[in-house]
Amino acid sequence: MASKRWRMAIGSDVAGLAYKEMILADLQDDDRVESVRDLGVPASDPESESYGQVGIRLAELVAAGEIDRGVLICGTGIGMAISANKVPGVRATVAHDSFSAERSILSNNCQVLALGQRVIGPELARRLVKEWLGYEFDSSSPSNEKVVVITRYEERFAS
Ligand SMILES: O=C(CO)[C@H](O)COP(=O)(O)O
Repeated sequence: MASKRWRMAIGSDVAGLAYKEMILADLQDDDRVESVRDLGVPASDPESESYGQVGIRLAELVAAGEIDRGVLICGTGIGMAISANKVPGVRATVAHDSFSAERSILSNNCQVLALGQRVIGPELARRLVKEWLGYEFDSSSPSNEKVVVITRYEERFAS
């Protein structure tokens, strides 16, 4: 299990707002979390932004090294994952089962977990985030060279 304390952020669109509030509270209570930023959408104005705006904002914090990991929630998680993956250096995935959540770290070194509030129940969503925080990528593992293939490709387009 990981010993690191994570600097985190969480965000949602209107379709993921209820889970965002619930998981934010979990993260604030989790000893493994050093800090957690709420990137919206706000409950007071839930239609203010769509998933693309929130997902890209969170991913830019990851790319800038300001946070280690992020959780994004929309109806399916798909729009959030697509948005976050547009930011160079960021690896985001939807994972709605334990094994995929584990492998998203141990195989893929994903910094961002996307969940769908319209797809899975609240207790599974909470459990997946808790489990996901317990894994840490091993850069000496055989998976590293596979992730590096993606990083090298991205670097060809870096300005
Ligand atoms: O799930 C979503 C995007 O992947 C979003 O919460 C809803 O999108 P919509 O179906 O286009 O409203």
